[in-house]
Amino acid sequence: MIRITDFSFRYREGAVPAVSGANLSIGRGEFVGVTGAAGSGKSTLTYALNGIVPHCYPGDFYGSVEVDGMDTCEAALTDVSRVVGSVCQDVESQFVTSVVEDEVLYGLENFAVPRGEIESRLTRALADMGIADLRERAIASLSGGQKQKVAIASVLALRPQALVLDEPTAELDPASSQNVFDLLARYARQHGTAVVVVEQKIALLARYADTLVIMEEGRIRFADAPAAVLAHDGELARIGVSCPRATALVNRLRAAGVCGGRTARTVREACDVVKEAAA
Ligand SMILES: Nc1ncnc2c1ncn2[C@@H]1O[C@H](COP(=O)(O)OP(=O)(O)OP(=O)(O)O)[C@@H](O)[C@H]1O
Repeated sequence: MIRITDFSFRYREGAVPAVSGANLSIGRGEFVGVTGAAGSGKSTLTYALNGIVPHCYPGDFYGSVEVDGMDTCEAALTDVSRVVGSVCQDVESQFVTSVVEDEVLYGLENFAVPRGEIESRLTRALADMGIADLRERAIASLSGGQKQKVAIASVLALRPQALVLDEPTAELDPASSQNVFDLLARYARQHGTAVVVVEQKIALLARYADTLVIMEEGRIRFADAPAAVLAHDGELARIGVSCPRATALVNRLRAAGVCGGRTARTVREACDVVKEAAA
């Protein structure tokens, strides 16, 4: 579905490449979390997926990035945006209307979706994000989590093959963050859409992502199942990525020979590992 091959990019004003030698394959329905220290190249990697790099930021682009067979560097940005939906970090800046249903309709009309499909797509996208009841609400009256879901629904109504989100929970409390991830993970599974999320909250990524990508100084340092990546907590700490506390605790117990080989991604998994060790 998504194939990143030997991708490197240096911004025109950049002294060094923002991303170097990245290789990654993402399947349909796969939920991928990308994290890493500030400036490690997370956003640049996602910009290559939605074509912002190199179409909006010129620079030296090497390798290739393909989504659903489309080369995002070669194709026109409008064609890429039909295949890759994007939700930026500041959703307020993404809104172009003031009412929820108008916001979803705006994208559908802009993409010239046939009239007969518009109502069903609108209803479905709102239902998929659990906000059918907000249809007639003014966007300004919504909470941060609700606004985030409106922004995501507006993009999902366009039925992209892949969805890219930059820190969708940055402004949200823990319960709303978890709710947004729940909805995204379910959507990816049900619709076969590849979902790529840049996120600082590693505990959320560990719980929901199929694949966890760790960036270090422009390079993909790890790309594997969360448990496999989190087993390297010492290396992660060195590159500025903190493991969830439950993971760090179990890794320490394992290093001390107290429990066996399994890595815990969540508090519940940590409890299971400790119970097994005590049994
Ligand atoms: N428009 C630009 N022009 C020049 N250099 C840039 C530009 N945008 C980003 N960079 C540089 O590219 C590198 C990677 O930046 P990028 O934003 O991709 O990293 P990031 O991991 O997403 O960072 P953050 O977590 O701070 O958003 C950084 O060194 C950054 O300074």
